[in-house]
Amino acid sequence: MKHYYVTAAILINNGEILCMQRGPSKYEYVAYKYEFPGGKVEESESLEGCLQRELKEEMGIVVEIMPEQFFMTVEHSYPDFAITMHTYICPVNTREFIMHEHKDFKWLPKEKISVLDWADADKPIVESLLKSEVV
Ligand SMILES: Nc1nc2c([nH]c(=O)n2[C@H]2C[C@H](O)[C@@H](COP(=O)(O)OP(=O)(O)OP(=O)(O)O)O2)c(=O)[nH]1
Repeated sequence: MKHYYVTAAILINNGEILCMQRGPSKYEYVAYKYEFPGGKVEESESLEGCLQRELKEEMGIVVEIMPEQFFMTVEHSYPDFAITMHTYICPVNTREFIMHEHKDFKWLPKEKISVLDWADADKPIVESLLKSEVV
């Protein structure tokens, strides 16, 4: 089975978390699910470098991601592939971005994010955020 390494950012502004909705996919189990922006790590790039590149490509935002912002890693197997996803907490001082790849987005306080239809890999992250003091 294919295994991908993925990074994702938990963007926080004014106490609310950015939840992004994926578009259509050949894998129905991730299509239209909510996720955190990010993507697959390419060869010879750091995790933080990957996330900076993905945020720029997907949303047109330029942010610096530091190793200290690491939040948690999730391992998840979908029917056709598996991922190791590293997440980072990323406070931002604006809500402006361009939605290049996603279908929709919502800024929500952590108490409300669990009502969304999250990709399965994201469910442990959503749970940890609820218990965490970072937001
Ligand atoms: N970015 C991101 N991907 C996630 C999350 N949860 C989750 O299951 N995934 C899965 C969906 C995708 O199969 C994979 C990430 O790949 P992607 O399609 O976002 O990455 P990419 O931008 O590099 O895409 P591509 O070049 O393969 O088209 O991880 C999440 O919260 N954020």
